[in-house]
Amino acid sequence: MWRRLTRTVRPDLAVDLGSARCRVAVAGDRSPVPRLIDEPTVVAVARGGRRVLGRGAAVGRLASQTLGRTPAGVDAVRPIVGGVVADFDLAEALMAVLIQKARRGRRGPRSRVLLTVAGGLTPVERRAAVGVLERAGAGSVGLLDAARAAALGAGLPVSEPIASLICTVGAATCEVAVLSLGDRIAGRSVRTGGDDWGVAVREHLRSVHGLKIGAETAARVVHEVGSAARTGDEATTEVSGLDVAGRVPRTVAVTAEEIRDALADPLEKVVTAIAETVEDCGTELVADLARGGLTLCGGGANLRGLDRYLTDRLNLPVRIAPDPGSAAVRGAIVALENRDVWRHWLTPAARAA
Ligand SMILES: Nc1ncnc2c1ncn2[C@@H]1O[C@H](COP(=O)(O)OP(=O)(O)OP(=O)(O)O)[C@@H](O)[C@H]1O
Repeated sequence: MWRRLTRTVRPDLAVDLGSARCRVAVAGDRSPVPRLIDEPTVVAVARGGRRVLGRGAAVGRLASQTLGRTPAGVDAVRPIVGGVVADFDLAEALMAVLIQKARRGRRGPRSRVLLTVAGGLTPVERRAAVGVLERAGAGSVGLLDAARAAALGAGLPVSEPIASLICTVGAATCEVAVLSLGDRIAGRSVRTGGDDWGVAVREHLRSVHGLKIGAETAARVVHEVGSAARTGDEATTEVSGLDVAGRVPRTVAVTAEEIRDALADPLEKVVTAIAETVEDCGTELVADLARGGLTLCGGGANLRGLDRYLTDRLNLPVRIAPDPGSAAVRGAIVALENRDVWRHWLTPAARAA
């Protein structure tokens, strides 16, 4: 009774502060799936200034409507770049709104927060992310490795004496881990993901079609016709941009096949990270991995044909976790709600510095 009351007044929160999307989930919500706030990591500010529009409310989904075609007087800013806090104040403004949304506007004691973090972040980068949450209204902040969180969220049998292989592909970070008996046996953290796919598409359009396009348009092309392996749906899409030579607007048609070729180089980094992680495991564990295969998480797992491509390249069965983008934050909720079981995976923020 007392515990339930505390949870209502001061719900524990899980946070995934990503470059593309920010996710906040609420622990102990009594619903079968945790309540989830999932919004773009974008803040709209007055052009040339630091004032967040809408009296501080123009963040996330609201702010993303201005991305790529910002009306006069508005700048849409991404406060997390490459998986790292790039603008401390604007990241704080965004998180303050999302934390309040998750708490349904309740005032009162601050929530404890469990933050998922990429393995490759430096102590200074971790400290910055924790600082953002503290200034945005979090109480104590704990940290959980993103790959472990995703494995819990994907429901992998990480406590059992078999090896589980997980890979999360986000916008800027790719995390790979082999977990067994509640421990991390091997892993890699590489700075690559959907952002690199957008860069590859922009370079392709510039060099092959002589067309300059923006980051938002490139991301749209990846979502609409991007693929890692041939799928049944070989669509074509029209892309508008600026003609490099004539400096006039121009529209070209691009095919799924040429975009697939453009994505080959950045995808190679994902393959290498997984292959090196598997190589680090002993032969007994590799036998487990061959049977259990690879589980893919992160928004990048939605790239068409990525499961088939990785199966072909790594000779492993590959499955995509349900709702792959939110696997890490859902896993952090599992860890929060079973703190006694997962205590050894949680790091107090003070120790992370
Ligand atoms: N259908 C799709 N096809 C290709 N890419 C996709 C698709 N859906 C989402 N993505 C990509 O997934 C990425 C977002 O994934 P996710 O939300 O896991 O990232 P993030 O947590 O913000 O990033 P990070 O943790 O790396 O900073 C974006 O780069 C987005 O373009």
